[in-house]
Amino acid sequence: MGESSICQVRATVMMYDDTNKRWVPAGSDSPSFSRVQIYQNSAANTFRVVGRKLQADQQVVINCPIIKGMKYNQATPNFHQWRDPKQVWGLNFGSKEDGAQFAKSMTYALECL
Ligand SMILES: CC(=O)N[C@@H](Cc1ccccc1Cl)C(=O)N1CC[C@@H]2C=C[C@H]3CC[C@@H](C(=O)N4CC[C@@H]5C=C[C@H]6CC[C@@H](C(=O)O)N6C(=O)[C@H]54)N3C(=O)[C@H]21
Repeated sequence: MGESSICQVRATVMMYDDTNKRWVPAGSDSPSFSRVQIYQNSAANTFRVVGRKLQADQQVVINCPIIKGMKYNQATPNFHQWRDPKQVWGLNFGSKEDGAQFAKSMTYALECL
């Protein structure tokens, strides 16, 4: 049994550049929307966040495991963020509804781990 997607939203994926103290779009320099999904591998009880640019190239801009005990911060209804060992990720959602849906699935994943 492979992985299945438990949610799919539209968001601009960002990373915090600690050196220059600013948010930068993940992938290329143009902030643009990606399709962001949470995949669940039931057999292994693991989850990850995968985001691909909506543009033709479908560049993968985030492929980040969801770590047990991770703190998920809903800074605003449209902007949520979390830390992984190396960096801070931010999702700027296309709508508050997308934000709410993603937060619901992320919370579910964190409860399963
Ligand atoms: C203890 C801890 O790690 N704390 C973290 C948060 C956290 C807490 C608990 C668990 C995990 C995490 Cl991650 C932390 O404080 N960090 C993480 C890095 C982030 C950087 C900058 C400052 C600037 C102010 C704030 C910010 O980012 N904020 C405000 C809403 C605002 C909304 C949209 C995004 C969109 C791009 C940028 C913008 O508007 O141009 N932007 C914003 O400007 C967005 N902040 C933060 O938020 C900072």
